[in-house]
Amino acid sequence: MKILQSIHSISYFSKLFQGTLLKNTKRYLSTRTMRYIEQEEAISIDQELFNDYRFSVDQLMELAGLSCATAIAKTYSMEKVGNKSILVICGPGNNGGDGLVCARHLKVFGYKPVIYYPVRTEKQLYNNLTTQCTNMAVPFLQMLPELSTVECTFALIVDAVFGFSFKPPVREAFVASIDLMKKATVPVVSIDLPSGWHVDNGEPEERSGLLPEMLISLMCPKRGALDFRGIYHYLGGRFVPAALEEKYELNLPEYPGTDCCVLISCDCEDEEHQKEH
Ligand SMILES: NC(=O)C1=CN([C@@H]2O[C@H](COP(=O)(O)OP(=O)(O)OC[C@H]3O[C@@H](n4cnc5c(N)ncnc54)[C@H](O)[C@@H]3O)[C@@H](O)[C@H]2O)[C@H](O)CC1
Ligand SMILES: [K+]
Repeated sequence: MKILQSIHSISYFSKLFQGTLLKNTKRYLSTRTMRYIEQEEAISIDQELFNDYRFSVDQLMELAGLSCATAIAKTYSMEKVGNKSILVICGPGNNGGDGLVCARHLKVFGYKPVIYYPVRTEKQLYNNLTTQCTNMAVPFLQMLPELSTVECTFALIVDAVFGFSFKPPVREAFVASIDLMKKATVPVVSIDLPSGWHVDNGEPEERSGLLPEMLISLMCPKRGALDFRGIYHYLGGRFVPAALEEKYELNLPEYPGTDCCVLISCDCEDEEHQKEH
């Protein structure tokens, strides 16, 4: 009983101290205590960026998607990926939009992205992004590939299904995509949050959630990301104005030089990866 209680308090304190506590082999590469924000705060920062700062969605999405492609390229070199393709699964909202932008940049970097985008939202922004991908020879799959095809064709899956506006439970149209990512043995890279996780409470209770190897938090990590148990946790979306960072007490880590992403924790022995990024 006592052991159980101490396990509970360790986990309680590890959540309390967030990024500052050293857990297992995980190395927190930033000395600042970053804040993991709640869904409501994420939505409210987003609104300030659009309404007060007059950013357009296209602008922020471009920066977000570029930072995702960059973090992926830093972690999974062309050498590691070899001749295989990268499957990008896109959802109906802006998280899906980030996936489309990320796929386009991966193509520019020399990778072979392939997109599965089952539910398309009729908006000029998404139409433009899909046209750009089509014209840049990034193929769209009509059907979700079988697990066996995924295992032999793809080196990675990019999870761009849901981000900070997700409300459980997952609706029918996306169940198969999320199941595929759960079952696949190829690494999954989640954009902003693992899809299907509660934005504030993280991995579903029954621990049947998606377990990505890499997570790229955008703007700042969301509370649910405290449950992330994969290897690489990056921060991207370097567009938060200093005044907003201060107002929401985000305590973002320093980005190296002009980089658009930063590795905030790494649960690996790969000293070189940690030093380089
Ligand atoms: N300021 C920023 O950090 C920016 C982040 N970006 C990315 O945008 C997403 C948030 O985008 P949003 O469109 O608000 O929401 P989502 O993509 O998470 O999803 C909305 C979409 O999903 C549908 N939906 C919600 N719950 C369910 C469910 N249970 N089942 C099925 N479908 C569901 C909903 O109806 C909508 O259609 C953020 O995470 C970042 O990735 C921007 O790119 C730039 C600014
Ligand atoms: K996601």
